[in-house]
Amino acid sequence: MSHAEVGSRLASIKHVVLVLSGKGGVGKSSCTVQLALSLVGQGQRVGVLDIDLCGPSIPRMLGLEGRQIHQASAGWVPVFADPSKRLACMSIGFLLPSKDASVVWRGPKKNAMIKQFLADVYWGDLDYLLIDTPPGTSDEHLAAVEYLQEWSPDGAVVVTTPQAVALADVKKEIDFCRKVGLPILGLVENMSGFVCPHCAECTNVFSTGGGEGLARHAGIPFLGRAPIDPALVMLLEQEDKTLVPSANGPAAAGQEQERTASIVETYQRCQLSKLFAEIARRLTEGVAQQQQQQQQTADTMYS
Ligand SMILES: Nc1ncnc2c1ncn2[C@@H]1O[C@H](COP(=O)(O)OP(=O)(O)OP(=O)(O)O)[C@@H](O)[C@H]1O
Ligand code: SF4
Repeated sequence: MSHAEVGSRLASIKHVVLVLSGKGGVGKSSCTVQLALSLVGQGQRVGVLDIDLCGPSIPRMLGLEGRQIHQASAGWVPVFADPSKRLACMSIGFLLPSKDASVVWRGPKKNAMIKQFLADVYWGDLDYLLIDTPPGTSDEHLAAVEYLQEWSPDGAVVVTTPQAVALADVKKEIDFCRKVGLPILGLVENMSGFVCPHCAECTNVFSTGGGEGLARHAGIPFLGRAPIDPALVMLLEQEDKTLVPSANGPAAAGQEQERTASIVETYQRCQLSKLFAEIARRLTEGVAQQQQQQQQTADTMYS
């Protein structure tokens, strides 16, 4: 399997964006899912590739746990998260015998799996492929960057929480991107305060603004901040993604709960979707701007 095979497989994908975080648990996977749902809500066709091989959480977050991938003549067919088939997903979670099975692999086996994901998945036409990575800078990051090299991914979105301990690690992530020549499309500050569902007062549990300050200091775009929202946790945890989560907890027995047709619509009923719609808009604008600049540079070189 060559780099050229990865390139030809990805030829029908307009943009590839990696989602990174310095620390675990800062909300990188949930930001990937929210970006994907927001982009689909804005009319884009999106794929999510989960390369967090030891801790795949995307299938659960998208309500796809227990689903199987099928082998077609064109390659592995991804699993679709919505009836309109605008949101496709591929994860090692679909290949494991059970949701509790662990992946105990060394680097070479992880590299081979990532290569296979990039070369063998038949995504069809996509506007965006979002790649959810493990925290830190590990074999998975290096493998993805290496195999995507010739195809040239658009860049990375870095997710952090506002407190100093997470920011220290995100600086390493920024340094990694610079070392491997991966453009940084922007930074998202997640868990930036907690908005009380009763009185709408915002408490800055982990302080706030640290991510924005770091982005300014590092000269990278700040895409926005999102507070802690219990409704998001409910949506990501509940099995049936068509039930509208209530900030006040699950409906009492006998009480009807509101339902939508798809996870994309359910997410749009969450408060956080308004902030992520803006974050997704800033990301797409940044990608378009970068593409324009690259085109201008190429035009100047060949004129
Ligand atoms: N803005 C938010 N509001 C409420 N809960 C959130 C928010 N962001 C993330 N969470 C919750 O925090 C937990 C960790 O999030 P997530 O799994 O996305 O982190 P992660 O950075 O991908 O972790 P890891 O890479 O270590 O698996 C999840 O239960 C998720 O639902
Ligand atoms: S701000 Fe705190 S005390 Fe006031 S209603 Fe909200 S949770 Fe309760």
